[in-house]
Amino acid sequence: MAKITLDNLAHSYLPNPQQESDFALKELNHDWVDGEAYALLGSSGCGKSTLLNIISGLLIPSQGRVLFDGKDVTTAPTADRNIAQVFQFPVVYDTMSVRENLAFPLKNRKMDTAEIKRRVQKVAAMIDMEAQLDHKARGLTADAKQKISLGRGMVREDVNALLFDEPLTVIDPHMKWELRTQLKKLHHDFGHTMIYVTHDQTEALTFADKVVVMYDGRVVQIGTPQELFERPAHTFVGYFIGSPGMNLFDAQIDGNVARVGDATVQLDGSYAATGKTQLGVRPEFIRLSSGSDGIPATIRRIEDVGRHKIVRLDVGGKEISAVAAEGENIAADTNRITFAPGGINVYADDWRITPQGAAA
Ligand SMILES: Nc1ncnc2c1ncn2[C@@H]1O[C@H](COP(=O)(O)OP(=O)(O)OP(=O)(O)O)[C@@H](O)[C@H]1O
Repeated sequence: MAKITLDNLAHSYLPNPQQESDFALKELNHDWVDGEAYALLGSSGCGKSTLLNIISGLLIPSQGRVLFDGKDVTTAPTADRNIAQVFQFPVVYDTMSVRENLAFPLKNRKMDTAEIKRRVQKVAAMIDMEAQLDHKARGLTADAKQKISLGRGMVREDVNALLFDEPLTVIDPHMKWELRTQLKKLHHDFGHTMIYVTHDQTEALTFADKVVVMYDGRVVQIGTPQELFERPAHTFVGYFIGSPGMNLFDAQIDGNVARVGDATVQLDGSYAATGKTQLGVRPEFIRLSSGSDGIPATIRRIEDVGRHKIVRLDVGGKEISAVAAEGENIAADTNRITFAPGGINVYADDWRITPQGAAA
């Protein structure tokens, strides 16, 4: 296992990048702590695979260095990095049996036969393929083949890091949940440094200790699922994490007061905000009211999603979402919304800012 350091890292696919927008991966400094499980989360094209390929050695960055436990591996080939990788689509040897496929990375390293047997058996149980160990991979479903790929990724215990690039895309939904649980258990048992690329927030939030959110080639926040929920550092994080995502209200900020349209909102401190200023409030912190306090709002529709209701409202021509408890009575004369204490984040040009004198 290793600590992985990204030092001044950036990458452009262009031969002569001139400006920031030419970079698929914008400058990044980060330590992936030894033994932590990370999810790399973001929408399609935000640079996740570029970053993962730089860490694995499939791509040499146009700027900066990659260090494994302090050793510079920036230009080292993948084979010299001692990592295990699992890709979106299965990589298996069709003519080999499931057992031989799983044993392959261990045989390559000339491991003792009894130890190979033990590990193959253990991984086969994890991926629920003990009964098929002696079947040829050829003829198995894509789903089963991907489970073999995952098993091969997990079979070695001495790797510097385990890298997963959207590994559950071809797996059926029930098995997805099962495998994610197994991966988490594997991490718990062996303490590998794991980086798991996904565009699915559920996958990221259930798997990882820390989620690294990328947007437009930039890492916009690294945090625990709770931090991403409570204090999104960037409006994209607020929008991307949560279902529905965080609401944004254009606001004029003057010290500890925000004006949203004609309404006044009291803030938890005094903010020095410039540029495009907005309040971010998650649907869970929006309260419906029918009094004269708050921001004028009209209910458009109510969606019952089982455990709770999602109320869609019109606020100044924009759709806003609120979450109401399953049994909550939603008054027909609802004409305002207010914000629950502690539920407001303040943004200037899309980045979260803190009150003057407060810790971030
Ligand atoms: N080989 C390449 N040559 C040129 N541009 C590329 C290359 N690979 C990726 N890009 C561009 O770099 C940007 C980041 O792509 P990347 O594949 O890293 O994103 P991603 O977040 O992994 O997306 P996805 O989830 O769709 O795989 C995109 O704009 C993409 O078009």
